[in-house]
Amino acid sequence: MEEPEVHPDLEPIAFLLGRWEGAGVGGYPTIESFNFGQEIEFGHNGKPFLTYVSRTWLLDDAGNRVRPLATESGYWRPQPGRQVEVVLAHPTGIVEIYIGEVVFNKIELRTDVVARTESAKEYTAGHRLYGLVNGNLMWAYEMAAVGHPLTDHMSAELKKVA
Ligand code: HEM
Repeated sequence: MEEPEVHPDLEPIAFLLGRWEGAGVGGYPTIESFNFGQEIEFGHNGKPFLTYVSRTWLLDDAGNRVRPLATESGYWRPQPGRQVEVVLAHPTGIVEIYIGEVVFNKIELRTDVVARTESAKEYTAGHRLYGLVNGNLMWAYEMAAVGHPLTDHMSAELKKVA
């Protein structure tokens, strides 16, 4: 099968397409802060959504991968008026629906719906910022969880992998 063309509706978020790799810092009031490595892949199949997978690893002081941390996957669905809907699933028993806005190379997302399995940790809301800065993908994430209001949990800077 031929490589499909990028659907025109994807234009506002097409800058995300491809594989990204880099590192970031995580923390929360309830945990020690840590360094992590991350790979994100945004793909498409010609339809008007992006596929999304993120994988992360704990990094030691030398920058070596110690063990897997969070992974998440889902779909990014651009809507008219530079709006975007994002659905994400987590292996921790959480699913989230984000609604957001694309402003040039910046995307701001807020959770509209969060659902948890009975065994999942108490998590109630997320706020994410993604931006293209000097060709790198920067993102930052605040979450409301385990009794805390929206508070920084992660930020990272990723480079495009050729
Ligand atoms: C780059 C992405 C992320 C990384 C590397 C990461 C990593 C971590 C680590 C290492 C911990 C502490 C140990 C643990 O409880 O497993 C933690 C706690 C937690 N994370 Fe994340 N996380 C990420 C994204 C998320 C997302 C997207 C959510 C929600 C959907 C989330 C929700 C939580 C919760 C609820 C806790 C428990 C806090 C507590 O009980 O004190 N994390 N995360």
